Amino acid sequence: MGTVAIFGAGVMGETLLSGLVRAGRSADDLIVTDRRPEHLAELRERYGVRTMGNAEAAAAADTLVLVVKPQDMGALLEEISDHVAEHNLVVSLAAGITTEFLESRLPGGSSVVRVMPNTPALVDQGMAAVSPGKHCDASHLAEAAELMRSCGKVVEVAEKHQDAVTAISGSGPAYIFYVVEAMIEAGVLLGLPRATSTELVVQTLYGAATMIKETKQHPTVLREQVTSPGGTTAAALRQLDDHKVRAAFITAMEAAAERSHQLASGND
Ligand SMILES: NC(=O)C1=CN([C@@H]2O[C@H](COP(=O)(O)OP(=O)(O)OC[C@H]3O[C@@H](n4cnc5c(N)ncnc54)[C@H](O)[C@@H]3O)[C@@H](O)[C@H]2O)C=CC1
Ligand SMILES: O=C(O)[C@@H]1CCC=N1
Repeated sequence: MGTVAIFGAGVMGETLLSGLVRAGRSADDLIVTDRRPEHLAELRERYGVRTMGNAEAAAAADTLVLVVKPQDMGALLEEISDHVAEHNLVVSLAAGITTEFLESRLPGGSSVVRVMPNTPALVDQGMAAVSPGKHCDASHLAEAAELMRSCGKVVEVAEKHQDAVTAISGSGPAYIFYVVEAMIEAGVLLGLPRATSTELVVQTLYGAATMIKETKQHPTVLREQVTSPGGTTAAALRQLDDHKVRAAFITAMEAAAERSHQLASGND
């Protein structure tokens, strides 16, 4: 994989950077760029990586990982395009940005992979989906997958599914945190100390996620096991159904996928 340059060290860029360092990649092989010089100074201090300007980083790297906001991607590509060579692999982690968008702004024949990661990569539990561009061969795709495997799981999907992936696993951690917040507040409302409520909710989430993963039972079966006839769970689930929470989740994810699709056309 040679030298990897990460362009844009915000939440997701730094998450990937920390994953690569934890996975044992030498800091000598890592370059980081960002618009905020003070943040680059922190990253040099924290990880021992090299930092430089975008054009210089593009010229020095073998693999270029683009982690700026979709709205900033056009400007970044303009800065680096002249420095991208045939042997380079360009990996984009940006929501909505298509391989076609990237290829049309990079030198002809550039190898591009589109990736949708998520923030649990920070604790090596990431979920990333990769899709090859039109000049990519199997080794390019394998290289992008290896990059993301340093901090979690990787699946390959057809690019037409990337808006759906973005809506489900890309944004997904936020929906779960939202549910967790609501459950903690409910515990507090019912009189539990906040710390106790938080511990109950977090362990319940962890336990439920582990059950889904390890028992391989359908979530419906697992939910039915909790729901005693005439009991407490049935009373709660009836409220969730009455408030159309399942439908709200579905329309929320439709909205996220639609937004991902809009970002492809550079909409702010
Ligand atoms: N935060 C998340 O959970 C996820 C984010 N993504 C994608 O990752 C990308 C970055 O998102 P975040 O990290 O959340 O945003 P962020 O705002 O935290 O980070 C973006 C970084 O890019 C830097 N930047 C902007 N223009 C630049 C340029 N021309 N050259 C170098 N650096 C530049 C900014 O200074 C900032 O540090 C987005 O495209 C987003 O769609 C994908 C999946 C999950
Ligand atoms: O909210 C966003 O646009 C980014 C992409 C997926 C998660 N965060």
